[in-house]
Amino acid sequence: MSMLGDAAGGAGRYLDDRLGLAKVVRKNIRKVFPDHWSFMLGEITLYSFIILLLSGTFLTLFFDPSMTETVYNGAYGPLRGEEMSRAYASALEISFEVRGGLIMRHIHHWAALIFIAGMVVHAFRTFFTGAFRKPREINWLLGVALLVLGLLEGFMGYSLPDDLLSGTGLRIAEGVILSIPLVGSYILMFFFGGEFPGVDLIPRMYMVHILLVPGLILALIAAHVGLVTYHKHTQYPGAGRTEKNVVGYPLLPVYAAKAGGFFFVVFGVICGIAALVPINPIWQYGPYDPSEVTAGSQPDWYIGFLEGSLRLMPNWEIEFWGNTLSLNVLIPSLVVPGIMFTIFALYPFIEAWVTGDKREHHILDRPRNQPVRTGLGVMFITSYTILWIAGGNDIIAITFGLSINAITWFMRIAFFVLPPLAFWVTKRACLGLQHRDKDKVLHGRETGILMQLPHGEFIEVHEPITPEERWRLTSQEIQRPAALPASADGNGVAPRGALAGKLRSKVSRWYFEDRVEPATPADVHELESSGGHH
Ligand code: HEM
Ligand code: HEM
Repeated sequence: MSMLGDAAGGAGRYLDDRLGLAKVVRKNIRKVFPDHWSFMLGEITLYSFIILLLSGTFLTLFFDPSMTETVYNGAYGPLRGEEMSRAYASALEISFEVRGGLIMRHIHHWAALIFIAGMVVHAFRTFFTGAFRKPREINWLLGVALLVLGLLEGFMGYSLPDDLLSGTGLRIAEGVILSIPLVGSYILMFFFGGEFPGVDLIPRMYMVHILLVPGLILALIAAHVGLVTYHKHTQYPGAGRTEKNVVGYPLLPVYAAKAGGFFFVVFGVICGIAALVPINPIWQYGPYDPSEVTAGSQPDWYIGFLEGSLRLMPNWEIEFWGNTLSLNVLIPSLVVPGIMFTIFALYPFIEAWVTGDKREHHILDRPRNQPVRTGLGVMFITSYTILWIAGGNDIIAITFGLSINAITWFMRIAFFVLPPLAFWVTKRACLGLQHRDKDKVLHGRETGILMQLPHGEFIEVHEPITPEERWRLTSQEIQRPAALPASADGNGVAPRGALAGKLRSKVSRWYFEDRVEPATPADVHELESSGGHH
């Protein structure tokens, strides 16, 4: 044992003399991380990416990204004798002839779906808790870049096997590129190396899918998680937690063991799903042929909102100077998502401007204490969900025997009506929850036990809450609307930026006007000294 220890110590010294790692390791090994289930979402995303790297590397050993025509003569009987690309034939080989190939395709595809789902839910965790506030705005932007790259990477992966479904997706991508005014057709020629579909696109996308984008994602994840360590993780409000400390467990041994174990849990769950639930059975779709399309074809879930946006758009086209401006494609597939992503990316900066808050925040908000932010988040999710459901309007029409036109019109109206309604309902719900919190602090928890007093009156027994809970419920800071700037100085001249100041004060009033004043320690004290009665 001691020989082993000596050897380990010797190896450690050898490496330290050459790499100088001891200082870095010593500094970080005891770093404390707070604990909460919602912090596992970032981890799930990270681990599914590692699984994508591992399973993707396996697939590269057998996948042939070539558009060379071949006549299929493999193990899958129904397609024997069909003409197809080498890419499609090799994806069939992976599925039917390579040992463990099919489950690897399933693992890769399921990990991709979970990677993006994990990322989206994680992004909303950071949004609803205000984790994007100073100093983490840049990390939020790195996150948005990761999300965009993830969507692109998933779409390209889906397109690689050159089956009928992947070709249908590429056909839509072609339409989207062509709708870009003036330069669309040049960009298309540049990407596709000529007319659609051509023979260059799949090999080009392959290099981007296995090398360029994963490399970028890896680098961004390193920076993203590096920044989490540098800023230290945020924590939920609770007794003993302040803006200046972090309450939790040290990296070693607790977090290393937890995270390591959790990686295998995520890996195990993905393998379990991949073994039980088949996904993307490309042999059923057949090889891509530009003249065909399967009924009910659907993209992977994360592309569904773009599909829905396209399906909802009225058929508007403008002719000008002999050119056609395809607003019916340009608006739903580039303008609408462009606006949605820009607002999403810039939100931390917009909120900081509205609140005028320049302080650092390491304690998270409870979503109910920020009714407008929470409402805006739910509004965003509602718009996204409507587009997403609209992407399956044909499936809904067939399943429920409805008219596809009626569904489309319903969704068009819903896209404008439901999001503001969702905002309003969420804001009211948040204010209701704030009321309940205040009530809990002042009168304790309702027990549901009714008691009759000697003089006949019925009361409900309230149980006092613990001091820890009271701390949690009263520790949020109260934000007030920004004051209106002075409209003119002594000489009647409006100061610079007065208009922006006015706008800011208006928006900030809208942000913070409706609120429930939380119980103050003075209220609690008063209540205690009066024996619990008002
Ligand atoms: C490949 C994708 C991503 C990976 C692997 C990743 C990983 C992580 C991990 C492991 C953490 C620390 C644990 C946690 O709070 O969950 C974290 C924190 C964070 N992430 Fe991500 N993330 C990704 C994408 C995103 C996206 C899309 C956003 C937002 C648009 C985002 C914003 C943040 C922020 C603001 C924090 C700091 C949270 C805090 O300290 O409370 N991340 N990320
Ligand atoms: C964020 C990372 C990634 C995502 C979201 C992703 C997504 C996908 C998807 C959805 C497919 C279609 C799978 C199917 O046929 O059912 C695919 C195919 C493929 N991916 Fe990835 N992938 C990622 C990273 C990688 C990496 C790092 C590699 C290689 C090192 C790789 C190699 C491949 C190969 C060779 C195929 C074609 C094989 C096939 O379709 O059967 N991928 N990818």
